[in-house]
Amino acid sequence: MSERPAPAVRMTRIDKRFGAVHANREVTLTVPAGTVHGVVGENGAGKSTLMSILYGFYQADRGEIEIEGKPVQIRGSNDAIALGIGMVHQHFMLVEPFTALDNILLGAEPHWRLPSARAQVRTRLEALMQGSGLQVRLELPVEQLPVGERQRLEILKTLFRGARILILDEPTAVLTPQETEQLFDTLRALRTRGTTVLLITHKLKEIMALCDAVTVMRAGAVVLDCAIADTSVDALAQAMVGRRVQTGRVAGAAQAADGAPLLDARGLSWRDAQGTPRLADVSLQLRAGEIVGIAGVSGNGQSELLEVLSGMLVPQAGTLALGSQSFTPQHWLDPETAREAGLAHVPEDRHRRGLVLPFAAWESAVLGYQRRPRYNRHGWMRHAAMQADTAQIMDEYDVRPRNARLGSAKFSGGNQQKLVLAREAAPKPRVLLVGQPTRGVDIGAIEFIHGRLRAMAAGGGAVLVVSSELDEILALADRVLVMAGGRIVGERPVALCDETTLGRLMCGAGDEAAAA
Ligand SMILES: Nc1ncnc2c1ncn2[C@@H]1O[C@H](COP(=O)(O)OP(=O)(O)OP(=O)(O)O)[C@@H](O)[C@H]1O
Repeated sequence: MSERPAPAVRMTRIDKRFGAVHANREVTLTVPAGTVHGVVGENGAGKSTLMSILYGFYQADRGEIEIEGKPVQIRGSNDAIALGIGMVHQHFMLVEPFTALDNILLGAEPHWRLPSARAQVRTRLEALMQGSGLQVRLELPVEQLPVGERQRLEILKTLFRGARILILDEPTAVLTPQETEQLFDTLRALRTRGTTVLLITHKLKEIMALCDAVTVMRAGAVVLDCAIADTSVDALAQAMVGRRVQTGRVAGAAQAADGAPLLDARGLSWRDAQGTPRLADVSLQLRAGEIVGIAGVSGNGQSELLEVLSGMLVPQAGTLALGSQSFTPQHWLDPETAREAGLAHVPEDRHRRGLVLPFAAWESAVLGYQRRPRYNRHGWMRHAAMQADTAQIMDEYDVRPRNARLGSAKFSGGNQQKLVLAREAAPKPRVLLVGQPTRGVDIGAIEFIHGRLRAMAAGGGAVLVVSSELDEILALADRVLVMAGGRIVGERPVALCDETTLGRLMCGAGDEAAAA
């Protein structure tokens, strides 16, 4: 009788604490070689911690790890790489001004960095790209590569270093639907060649489409471990959150857009420093009581639109009316004026724009509001009031752990998102602009955040949501605008939208319904 091959990864009774937080509780995980294994769980459930232990970034307090049948000690990423483990983090670890090729060579064995070895390296990389579908333009600086290509570069880098076990932490959070499909094809090709993939994601449909098996974590512990054939999206959601979760649109008619206009933008145009038009003649109205969704492949002007409307960028042309105030490019609003006029903004990049990572949570939680009389008396900051309010919004928005003094960087991604949303939504603005409201957020928290946005509209506010997730737009919006090439190329009530039509518009196909 032939022996069963050893699993690629076996983690046994892994335990890890960060101070009072018990991030991993006796976690056991077995992943057969040549399979794709999903790891899911609520924000803060301990998924990234577990994978960081496997990659040597953290040391477990207790527990054992076996790689391909051999007990190992992984004391750092060099140990992990030597064992054939590669990791692609949620936030890429690339040096942006360097070329893709130099990024691959950075930190690689010295002989690969010799000028004479470059040609050899290129030949090896070409072969790897061919075999895996990971096409990357090696001579371009990383800052010129779109997000999907940067991610391919990160994967290519791990394969170049001999990774047989690949850990991907929320790889599709920043990808367009097309890029996601491409990534999945690559992962399937790698699996066929014997690579083992560990995939952390909040998108349960992706788990069902790609994985062979899945482990569900809750509060640091494993609550379910099963083959994909034996589960469903609903069963996974329930295991993650411990209750049934509403995943689609909440029943009820979309709001008719007949409230008073709260925001009226006309003919907005903005060119970047190189003179490239990023927004071209964009007009839109937000009425009291409605949620307007902007669909589009990212990079088509959606981010610039949010930044212009929130006063972070000044357009070269156009006007904006916000309640009774009007703005022109000569006198554009700034973020502080915007807040005073009742407009709040949840930026899409929580690390660069939403939080100051080295700040404590309570400092991040008052950013932009620190000059309010409640927080500032005669120039003295009132830390006690700031901390008390932060504790309250953390409670209300279920930000975990409830520790206002913890550094902003030490919260899990989804909890950071809830903190930024809480800060902007708590003062009850009349207009809320939200970029990627639930990026990296778990399914229970998505339900909660969507509920908050709906309540805001139902209370007479207006919400503008930019999301690269069509599911999210269709679940939330009353009216949908589609952006392509810096313009609004289509508009319709959500009842007349489906993924195919929106997808066509997003790719720049004309709006047949509007033309008819
Ligand atoms: N360096 C750290 N210091 C203190 N606490 C930490 C640290 N890293 C993680 N934690 C805490 O450990 C817990 C697990 O976090 P982890 O990042 O593993 O969760 P996750 O399941 O990956 O969440 P998400 O889906 O939001 O990314 C959280 O409560 C988090 O705040």
